[in-house]
Amino acid sequence: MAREFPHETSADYIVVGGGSAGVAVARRIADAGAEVLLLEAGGRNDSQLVRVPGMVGAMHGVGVLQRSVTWQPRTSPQLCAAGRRVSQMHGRGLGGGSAVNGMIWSRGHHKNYDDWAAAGCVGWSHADVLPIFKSMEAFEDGANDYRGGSGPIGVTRARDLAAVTEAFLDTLATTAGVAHNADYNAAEQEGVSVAQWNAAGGRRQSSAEAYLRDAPPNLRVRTGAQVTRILIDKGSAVGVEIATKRGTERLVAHQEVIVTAGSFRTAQLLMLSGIGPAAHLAEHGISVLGDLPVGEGLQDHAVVPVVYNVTEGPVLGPAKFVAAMARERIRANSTFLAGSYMEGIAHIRSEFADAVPDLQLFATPLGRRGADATIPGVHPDIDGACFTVYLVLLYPESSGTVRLASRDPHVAPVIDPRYLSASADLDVLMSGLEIVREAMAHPGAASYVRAEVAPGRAGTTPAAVREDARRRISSVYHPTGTCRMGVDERAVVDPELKVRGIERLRVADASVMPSIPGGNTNAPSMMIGERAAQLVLEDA
Ligand SMILES: Cc1cc2nc3c(=O)[nH]c(=O)nc-3n(C[C@H](O)[C@H](O)[C@H](O)COP(=O)(O)OP(=O)(O)OC[C@H]3O[C@@H](n4cnc5c(N)ncnc54)[C@H](O)[C@@H]3O)c2cc1C
Repeated sequence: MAREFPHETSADYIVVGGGSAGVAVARRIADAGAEVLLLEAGGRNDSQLVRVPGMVGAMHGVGVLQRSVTWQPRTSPQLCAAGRRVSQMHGRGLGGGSAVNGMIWSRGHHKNYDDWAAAGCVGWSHADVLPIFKSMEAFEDGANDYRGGSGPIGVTRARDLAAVTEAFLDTLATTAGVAHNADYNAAEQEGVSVAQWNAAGGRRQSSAEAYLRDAPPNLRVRTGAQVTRILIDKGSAVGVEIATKRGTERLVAHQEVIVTAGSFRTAQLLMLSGIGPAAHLAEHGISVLGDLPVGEGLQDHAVVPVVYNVTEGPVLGPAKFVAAMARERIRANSTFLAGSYMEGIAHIRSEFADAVPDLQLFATPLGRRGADATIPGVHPDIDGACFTVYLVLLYPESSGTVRLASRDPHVAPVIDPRYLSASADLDVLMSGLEIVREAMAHPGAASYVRAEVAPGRAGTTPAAVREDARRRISSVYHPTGTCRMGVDERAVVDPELKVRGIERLRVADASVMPSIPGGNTNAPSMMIGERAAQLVLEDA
């Protein structure tokens, strides 16, 4: 792991936020010889909680553990989701989201990147980003036209799937009329597949694990350093202000400031620094240095879990967990602690889809009895072995905003994804629910089912099922698009990731995505970090 430099006050490049993208961009610039200072508000994240993949269950099942590694904001009341305030937790500490996420390794659909390029983002087509994705990974099958075999991030497939997961994948292939797909990150995304994880050798392959392990000494890391403002002089970024336990400091960037604080915090930080919608900044008494639509265009993937009580499967009490932990210490990769709990994955088309799958399903044989059915994987009627299909809407028409709640950088921004505000989104999810129910009713899977828990009794009529979805919908934590890349007047950054109208300032994280990818967002965020480093070095 890169060493800590608690007194470092300047560098050629300052990278703000040590998450999925930030660590990648910092490492690649440092590899080229420049002095890089990586600032992270959270901690070093080098505990077993983060590093052992299967601890993800404990991390998100025990509030105090979850709070130790995540920021915990909620959305504003979601008018089309029963007025609820939905969790928008995101990673805090080195690795960011990649240190706390479900480790599903997914690039999205090729078309997503071709759409970015078609919208004017030269250099971001699938053909452009494919070599980057390949260079990032060491896939268990080795290299081929689509996959990398020797990159820093180990990628493996789930193994020893639960019988009910296998049965569901088989019946889904039959009833939905899709093929078994050995690699959804290769030529074709559509089909039913075994999930791929960025977990290998008994270690979560977070960006920190992958890129900071053997970092050169010119990459300096300061954790516990929250950037409160970007310092801008005469239209040019010259450094940042940070808050640490010791107080406030000003740090100098000789070349550039690169902001990688994630879709919520990057938007917040830009606005606190005077870059954002002029009228909104004025409401908070912030002088406007760049009138740009920062915080608009927030898109996220909403999820409705479909939950079953089943006849068999793992029920992981504390004793089993501790025993597995002990075995894991002796032989990495030997138990369920070596990987994520999401085993099966499917990319399918609803009745409304055109060229590409518009639904993603994750299948897991784990769930937890608990009062709050709005937390994915939790339901009061879970009883013993259970099986959950997470039904994810890949291309939401609904989009929302991130706004300042206060000019105090320690107050979370107001997050309003406006889930289900476009009624077409619920139509797609309902179509997906029918597909899941049909697969689970097929004899191959039905023999495992004791009862449908959710929607279950809440969903006996179509209207009731829609209402149940509004009451349970939550997030798979894929916020994107709040500092959108583009070439139009509404873009915040240009295709070189430079903030329009401000010199020496780039944004390079999930916030720049011109549209949300049809997959999970960790690998695309890391790719953006890698691409950002290429762009920075081309300019150096
Ligand atoms: C619970 C959860 C499960 C998920 N599951 C998956 C999955 O299975 N597969 C997948 O592909 N994606 C998943 N995701 C999404 C994925 O992890 C994110 O899309 C990705 O990590 C975003 O990367 P980023 O670089 O944009 O931001 P982040 O990784 O969030 O990094 C931002 C970093 O900046 C730091 N920071 C913020 N503000 C400041 C500041 N002012 N000063 C200094 N530092 C700051 C943060 O602490 C954080 O470390 C999940 C996310 C979560 C939260």
